[in-house]
Amino acid sequence: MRYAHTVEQVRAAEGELRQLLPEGTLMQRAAAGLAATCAELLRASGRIYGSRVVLLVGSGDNGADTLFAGARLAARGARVGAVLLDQDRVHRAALTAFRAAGGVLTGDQREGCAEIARADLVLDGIVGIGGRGGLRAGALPYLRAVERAGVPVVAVDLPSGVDADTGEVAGDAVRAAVTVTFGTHKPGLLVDPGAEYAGVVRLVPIGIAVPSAAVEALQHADVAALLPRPSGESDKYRRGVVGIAAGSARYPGAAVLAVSSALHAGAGAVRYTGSAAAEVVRAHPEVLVSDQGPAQAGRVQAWVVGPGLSDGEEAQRTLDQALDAAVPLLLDADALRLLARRGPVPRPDLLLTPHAGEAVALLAGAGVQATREQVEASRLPYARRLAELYGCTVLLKGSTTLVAGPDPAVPVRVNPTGTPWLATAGSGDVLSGLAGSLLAAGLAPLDAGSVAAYLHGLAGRTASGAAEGAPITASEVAAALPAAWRDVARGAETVLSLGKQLRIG
Ligand SMILES: NC(=O)C1=CN([C@@H]2O[C@H](COP(=O)(O)OP(=O)(O)OC[C@H]3O[C@@H](n4cnc5c(N)ncnc54)[C@H](O)[C@@H]3O)[C@@H](O)[C@H]2O)[C@@H](O)CC1
Ligand SMILES: [K+]
Repeated sequence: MRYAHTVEQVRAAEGELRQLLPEGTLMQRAAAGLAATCAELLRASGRIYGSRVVLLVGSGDNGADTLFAGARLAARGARVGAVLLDQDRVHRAALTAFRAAGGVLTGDQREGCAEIARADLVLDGIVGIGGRGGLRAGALPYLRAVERAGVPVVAVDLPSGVDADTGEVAGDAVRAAVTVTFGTHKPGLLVDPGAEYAGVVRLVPIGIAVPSAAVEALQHADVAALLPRPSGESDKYRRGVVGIAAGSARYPGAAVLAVSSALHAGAGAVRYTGSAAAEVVRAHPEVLVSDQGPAQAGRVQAWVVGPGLSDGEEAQRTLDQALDAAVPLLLDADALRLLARRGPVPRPDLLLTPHAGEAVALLAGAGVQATREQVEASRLPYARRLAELYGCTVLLKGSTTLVAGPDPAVPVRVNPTGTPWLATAGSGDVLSGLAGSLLAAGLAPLDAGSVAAYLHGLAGRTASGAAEGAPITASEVAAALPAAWRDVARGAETVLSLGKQLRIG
């Protein structure tokens, strides 16, 4: 598991440890890890000796880490220049160490920008977890110089301008190739839009012990441990039967896609009810179909309701019947809009899978007004809010998928797999069939949602192919699920970092 903690948690843990260690120990650990990653990057593109590095140094300890790391690089022969963003407020000991190692201060702004244009690497030590609000004006000319020159940036602890706790970005922020973060991940490094700015994230342990995380990301081994596996005595009921109420005359394909992925996701059987029965059986003869609605469809261990369902009276009846059934229930697409009209129903075994637009409707259903843009910009707070308002688990789809449970003490799961190519018609139908199947197999809503998102992202990447990938269809994603499952079950040692593989040096 990859854990992320809030600024408050980090500060509390650091405070305790600091009392037990000689002054400056934590900062030296941070600087050593930071310098090691920078050295690796410089070596990978040439050599450290003679390479040009520019430090952007803010007034706090984030700037101090950066100066100490710069001193270490200068001691190895790099030509390191530092831009002091606040001449009057700089960590004195760090500056002394930097100069003693051969580091130089760049002159005025023009000279600083000229240095950046020649640099092999820039370190962003403007602000770390002490940053408040957007970046201040003084830093902007240097950011523009970095962008113009296309120099890779290593962000120190987190990209300046990204809110550490939420991933929100107010105005400008540094775009890093690599972020070297200290002690633990910060939520803003794992959740978009912040995650987009962080690049590849590398954690440097500095010895702090942090309590229960605010955010966590499953890794291969966690998912492997959660995957349902049939035993010698398994039959289809013990493995779980998932019921799917989806599709309509207008959208029969949504039913076929949800059923298709459910069949590949661990349940022993799939029952389908709805008006697309003929299409479903044609595509998947193993499915048990009816058109009588959930109440008459036979025994299931979980229901999935919504993909392509439409929102008429028939759809409303379908939702009512599924809500009356005493089994875990996943609501997606049209079922979410129907639920929004009715407002929260207290069901802890409910899993809602909205995208930002559907989240807006659900929020409105609970009396909270928000726009799609606001939800996209503040994904973490809104996912938590929705889970709290509806008293159930919410999987918020999007650039980083989040799964939040109703208990605020339980960490929100952020999905580390995926590819932008998954933003394609029918992709959500595949995700809901997959998560419903895992619910039927006995996984709790938080596990079912996060394992489904993980496999869905992995299957998307498998279907899309290596490197930057290529366009994919939702059917191809469903077809790639067994490969993703095998990859996870094999326990392949893949270090995942938000859709990218960590490949430094
Ligand atoms: N707390 C600790 O024990 C450790 C902290 N470390 C480093 O210390 C950092 C936190 O240091 P600080 O608490 O000094 O805080 P920061 O260095 O993150 O930022 C605070 C300083 O930046 C200024 N500032 C705030 N918002 C700004 C903005 N939007 N634009 C420009 N300047 C802004 C403030 O006036 C203040 O001087 C961590 O991110 C990490 O890099 C590491 O050395 C490891 C140990
Ligand atoms: K920073």
